[in-house]
Amino acid sequence: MSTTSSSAILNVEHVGMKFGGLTAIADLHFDVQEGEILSLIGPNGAGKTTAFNIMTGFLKPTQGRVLFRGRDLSQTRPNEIARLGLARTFQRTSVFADDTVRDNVLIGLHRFGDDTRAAALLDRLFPTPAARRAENAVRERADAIIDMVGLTARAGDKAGSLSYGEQRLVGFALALAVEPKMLLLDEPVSGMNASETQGFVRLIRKVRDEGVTILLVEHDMPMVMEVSDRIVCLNYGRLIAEGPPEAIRTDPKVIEAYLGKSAAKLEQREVAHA
Ligand SMILES: Nc1ncnc2c1ncn2[C@@H]1O[C@H](COP(=O)(O)OP(=O)(O)OP(=O)(O)O)[C@@H](O)[C@H]1O
Repeated sequence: MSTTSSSAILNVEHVGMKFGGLTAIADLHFDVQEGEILSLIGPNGAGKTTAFNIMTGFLKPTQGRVLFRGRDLSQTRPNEIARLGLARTFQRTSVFADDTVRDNVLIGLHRFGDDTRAAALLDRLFPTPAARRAENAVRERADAIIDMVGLTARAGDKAGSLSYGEQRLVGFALALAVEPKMLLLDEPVSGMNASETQGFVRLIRKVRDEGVTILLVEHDMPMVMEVSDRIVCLNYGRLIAEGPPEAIRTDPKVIEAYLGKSAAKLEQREVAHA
């Protein structure tokens, strides 16, 4: 059993990861509190992607463990992890380009209801009034998710015809379809333009206000500083700083390790605008 605080939804407990002789992560230890937006940052090669993959159960750590709502992820199969309420997005969009946005989300919703797939097929072949009601409920849910991510006007369009930023929103909608308690986002705004990024910041906040805990790995520093409640900074696989954006922004270890000149520029810009 975990001995950590009861408001933590995810516990990263002394996690280490070695690839042969290379230590990608060393003794990483932090909690994610329920309902917060936490960002994981660090320079290239700091170990963010490795940590992300361990926190989603895609990689088994060579040391330590990750608990999601008290369950050890290395002992839990990926589909079970999704059912426990932990969902992730991928850097590359994984939409079905020839299907409409709505069909992509419907596929996601039906896939999540996997154990009823055989019954669902029979229901579609021989629809009873109850089956029709159930299918309508799924369609309503799909439309609600599409509305949440702001793609209602594109719901009937082929996903492949959407802009890159909009396709990423479809990927986000697919993650929401599993009704997660926690969402891990892998560089969610990479490739988005400034207004898409602002829209995404509002969306993440809205989803969090619905009770979903958010963890993101992201290189876009202004976005990270704006959206995060708390930031964890890695360097050479080790946690070097942890705290609210204002503390991270001015932390000498972070500035030295990662932000460097761009942080100094950021500070200067803010002073200039003050
Ligand atoms: N499968 C692997 N086999 C061997 N070494 C790996 C593997 N995955 C990652 N590494 C190494 O582990 C270290 C951490 O890499 P990781 O990709 O986690 O960093 P990152 O912070 O995500 O970097 P970036 O910001 O460039 O994506 C790097 O030195 C990397 O080369």
